[in-house]
Amino acid sequence: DETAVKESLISFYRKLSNGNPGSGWNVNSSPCKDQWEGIICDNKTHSVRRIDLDASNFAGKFDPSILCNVQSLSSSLTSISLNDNSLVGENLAEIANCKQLTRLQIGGNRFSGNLPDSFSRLNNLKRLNLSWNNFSGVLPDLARISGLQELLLQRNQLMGLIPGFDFPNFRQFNVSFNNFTGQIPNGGGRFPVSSFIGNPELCGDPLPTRCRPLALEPNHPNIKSKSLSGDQLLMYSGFFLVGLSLFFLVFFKLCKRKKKTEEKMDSANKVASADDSFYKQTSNTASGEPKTFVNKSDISASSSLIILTSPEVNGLRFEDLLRAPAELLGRGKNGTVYKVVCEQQGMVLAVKRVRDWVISSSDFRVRMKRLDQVRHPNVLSAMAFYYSKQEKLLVYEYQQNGSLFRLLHGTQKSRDFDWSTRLGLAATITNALAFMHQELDQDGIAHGNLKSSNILLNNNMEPCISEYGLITVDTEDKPSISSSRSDSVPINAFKADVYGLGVILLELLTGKLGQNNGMGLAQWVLSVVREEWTVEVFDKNLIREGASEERMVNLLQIAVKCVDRAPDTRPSINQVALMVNTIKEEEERSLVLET
Ligand SMILES: Nc1ncnc2c1ncn2[C@@H]1O[C@H](COP(=O)(O)OP(=O)(O)OP(=O)(O)O)[C@@H](O)[C@H]1O
Repeated sequence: DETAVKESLISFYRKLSNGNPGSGWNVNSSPCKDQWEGIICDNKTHSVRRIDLDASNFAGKFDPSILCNVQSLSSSLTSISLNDNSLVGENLAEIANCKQLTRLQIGGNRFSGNLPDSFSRLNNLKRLNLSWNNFSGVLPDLARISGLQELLLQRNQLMGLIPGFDFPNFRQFNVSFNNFTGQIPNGGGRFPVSSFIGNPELCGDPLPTRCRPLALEPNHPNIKSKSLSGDQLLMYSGFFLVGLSLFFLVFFKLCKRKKKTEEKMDSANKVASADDSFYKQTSNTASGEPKTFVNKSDISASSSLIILTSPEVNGLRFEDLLRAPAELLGRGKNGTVYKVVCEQQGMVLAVKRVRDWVISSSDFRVRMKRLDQVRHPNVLSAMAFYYSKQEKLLVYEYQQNGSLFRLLHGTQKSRDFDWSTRLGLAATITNALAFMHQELDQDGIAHGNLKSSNILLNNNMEPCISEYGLITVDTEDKPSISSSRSDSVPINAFKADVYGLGVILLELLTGKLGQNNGMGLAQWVLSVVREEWTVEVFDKNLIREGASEERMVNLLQIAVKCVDRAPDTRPSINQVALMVNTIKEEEERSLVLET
């Protein structure tokens, strides 16, 4: 039934494209042997495995019934990917007949309405991306799909409770900017706040909004009408009292902090240079308005574009953010970072103000949307973005444990920063970077400025790569900001990240500072290694600790390859990941043997 397969693929394509035939898609050729564009087949059986038609400018309809009701096609099809088109849906419920699907990706389209219950019958599904659409209503019971590893639902209008997913199984999870309500189920706390933000009625770990004890919410759907037992009443009143005292404690702390922040605000403003017209303090006006950091005219400028699907993030409006007291955290060559405390919403944010970024609003939007779609637990995603001609702001969750740079070179060096922690950190950063490179390779979006001050430590002291994709690299030693078009991105951008990673590895091994794009450190290490005094390069603390010299030398060799002057000679990030992970496994094996 190759004819049936061909016919259904062709009519599927016509529906997507509003009647245009796909290039090379015709009944006289074969989808597998003639390699129809967007079709990927099994090499041995010559059956269609994947349909990959992301960003193909489709503005028609996605009608899965055309594919899934043809048995010879649905029995082999494992992946449908139609991200970033302008599609609407038809007969979506029929998707359940494509039982072999492990991947369904239809993010960044114009789908709307309820998600059919039949989605929950896709038992083999591993990755589901429905983000950046207009889906509404409650979720089908997706928690029954036991193998699900990735669920991206952000930027829709979905509502109701989040089902009790098997979170430990998940690699990626994002439900931000919907209308979900109630408590985040157990285990959700392993994902960052940015995975849940933008659902004003959602509460619990990792969000700063605590959930009220159920007993205090008479209309909560989870409350059965039966009356509470004496024990339960005692327990809930206990919760209530603890909650109340916590509230007062936090309230008093916030009041104190506000005072401090205002003091810091003054000094921060002194540091800000004259060109810092955005976050500036205007004096008390005659009308008695409070001190603010920003001129009203800056916000209401008609060219402003605030990219938030919902106008509120946990009750925080962008205007509030811009007016909140800001403390200067640091000024790098690409811009300035402020810590902003939004007390009312209980949120602490880091706002990056990127300097001199020449990028059109549509390129900016496309780039940010793409970056938002690619999530990794060890990469910090921006929670919101702001674009105007003069200003580009990115809002991140503030990471109170600081950066790897501070951990390595700060005044309060941690005594626990031993070899196995450093090796674990190296592996986590490398794996996260490898994931991002793989996912964003087609888009040409590399990190662009990888260094230890852009590796932040989250609440669990796990490293998170921050500021991914804010700049691109023109030449080896001259990073600069440019547009998001993949055709203007030099291939070197990815190799420049490998160089940046190499310098981070050297910093971890030597404990020394990687200044001046790490050139000084790289040259010093190379000269010492050339003289065959290799052991001299390692951090004295590592030697004292008795860390395995063999494994340190192995990691050093990887780092040296990464900082090779010729970009083409540097290994790919996947090769680096393989090598670093091998060293880490050896270390783990040796620890097991020791105990
Ligand atoms: N989300 C965040 N939470 C906490 N600290 C942050 C956050 N983002 C940045 N920082 C810190 O703010 C400081 C300034 O950051 P910034 O990125 O401007 O400087 P940089 O990394 O030295 O230079 P560059 O502009 O080249 O990236 C750094 O110490 C950085 O670690």
